[in-house]
This record gives sequence, C-alpha cells and structure tokens, in this order.
Amino acid sequence: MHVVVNAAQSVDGKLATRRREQLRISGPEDFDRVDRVRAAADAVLVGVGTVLADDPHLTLDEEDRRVERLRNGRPGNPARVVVDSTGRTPTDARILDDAATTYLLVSPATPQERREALDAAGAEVVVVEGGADESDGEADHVDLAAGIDALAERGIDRLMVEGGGEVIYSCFEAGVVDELHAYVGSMVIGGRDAPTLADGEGFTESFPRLDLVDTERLDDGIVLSYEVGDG
Ligand SMILES: NC(=O)C1=CN([C@@H]2O[C@H](COP(=O)(O)OP(=O)(O)OC[C@H]3O[C@@H](n4cnc5c(N)ncnc54)[C@H](O)[C@@H]3O)[C@@H](O)[C@H]2O)C=CC1
Ligand SMILES: Nc1nc(O)c(N)c(N[C@@H]2O[C@H](COP(=O)(O)O)[C@@H](O)[C@H]2O)n1
Repeated sequence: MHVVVNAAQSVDGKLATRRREQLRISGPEDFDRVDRVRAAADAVLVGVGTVLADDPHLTLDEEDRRVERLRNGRPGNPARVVVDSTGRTPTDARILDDAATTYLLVSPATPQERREALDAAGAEVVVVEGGADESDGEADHVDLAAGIDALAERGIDRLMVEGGGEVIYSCFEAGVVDELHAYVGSMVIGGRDAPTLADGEGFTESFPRLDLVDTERLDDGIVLSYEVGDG
C-alpha cells in the first residue's frame, strides 16, 4: 500500500480555525492539484473529526478525470474511508451517498445497532480489531496499520489521506506514510487550539524524517512535496 498525505495549512501550520470550521486555504490551482491526487488514488481517507466539521464529499471535481478512470476499468470516483472509532459519522453525511463506496473503519467499541444504522445508510462498516492504545488517551482509536491492511484486502493499493491533524499524526506514528504534500497558504490563522498538520500526542524522539523532493508555487502559496525517510 502506498500512502500519500495531502493537506493545506496556513504559514503558522494550522489546518482550520480554533472553531474547527471548514476553511478554504487552497486556491483554485491547488484545488485542481488536489483533484489530480484524488484521481490517482484508489481511496481517500479522513478522520471522523473532519466528517463532523466539514461534511465533505471527497469525490472528483473534474468530470474528465472520472471518465478517464472509468476508461481504465476503475470506479469513477475513488472509494471514501472514514476512521471512526465509535461510528459517529452521521447517517445523513454526504460521504454516505452513492457516488462512491464508503468504508467506515470502526473499533470493536462501536455498538452493534450503530453499525447496522450506518450499514443501512450506505456505508461498508469494517470493524478493525486491536489497536486499543491506552497511552494516547483515546482507548478506542482505530489501529491504523490494521485498518490499512483491511483496505489492502479490499483492493486498495494507493491511499490518499486528507486529514485532519489527529489522523495525519496517527499515520506518521504508525509509520505508514510514503509521501506528504503540504500546501502552505499565505495566511496566518493562529490559535493554540486550532488543528495543525500533525496533532495527537506529538513525538519526543524518533521524529519522522522527510526528504524535500519538490516545491511548486500555486495561487499565492507553495506546495511542499516530501518523501518520507525510513527513519
Ligand atoms: N486544511 C486541510 O487540508 C484540512 C483541514 N481539516 C480540518 O481539520 C479539522 C478536523 O481535524 P481533527 O479534529 O484533527 O480530526 P480528524 O479528522 O483527524 O479525526 C480525528 C478523530 O478520528 C477518530 N480516530 C479513530 N482512530 C483514530 C486514530 N488512529 N488516530 C486519530 N484519530 C482517530 C477519533 O475520534 C478522533 O477524534 C477540521 O477543522 C477540518 O476542517 C481536515 C482535513 C484537511
Ligand atoms: N487541500 C485542501 N485545501 C483546503 O483549503 C481545504 N480546506 C481542504 N480541506 C479538505 O477537503 C475536504 C472537502 O472536500 P469536498 O470538497 O467536500 O470534496 C475537507 O473535508 C478536507 O479534508 N483541503
């Protein structure tokens, strides 16, 4: 499995305001680049915090890209994946419509009736065993490494992770990230409680090391592209 993380941040490293409302940091050129990254992926993954904050759709904007995928024998849109400890995704979330397959990776702590309600709403609920990491203060966090294995079993070879900060941190912690693309928009958001590119507990040692492989000016910001080193 090849895992590509993409997110847009302010110059001070924030993904959104302290109110955790959706904020457009990217401009049209960067959203077009994001659409290309989505089009190359088999699935696009977000955390349930992002679903609750943004109610995202996570499909392709450009019809030509959908047509090209279909021509290549792939689904028109990549699958959508939500990392959702206890099944908090609303049953009327946009991500559960029929535009693409949507996998909800939940922990065994998710009540059976919740699983059934989400299944009835159109989700493919995948219970990921293991991963109760008491040290991070959220005992029912989904084990991302096991979740990624479950996605690989369903034919997903290339995964795009869009956020938010909690899930991106967990991906780095699990050591599953191959590429990081960070769009830095020319703005300051501030706020000690605003989400950043990598939140979670934070590293105190064994920091993931990145190789800067490209920079590109888009809109009034810059895309920083990294490959993730072996540590
Ligand atoms: N600017 C950008 O590119 C993006 C911005 N955002 C913003 O980020 C904010 C949401 O981010 P966050 O609050 O960090 O939420 P998040 O989207 O990272 O979801 C975190 C939640 O996922 C669940 N979870 C289950 N297993 C987990 C695991 N192994 N690791 C981490 N979480 C796990 C937990 O309930 C946790 O609270 C919103 O304000 C949204 O607008 C989100 C995506 C992209
Ligand atoms: N690349 C990027 N730039 C921004 O400025 C953003 N706010 C985001 N947000 C991400 O895109 C999702 C919305 O997707 P849809 O338009 O609904 O398909 C949002 O949930 C974040 O993951 N990304």
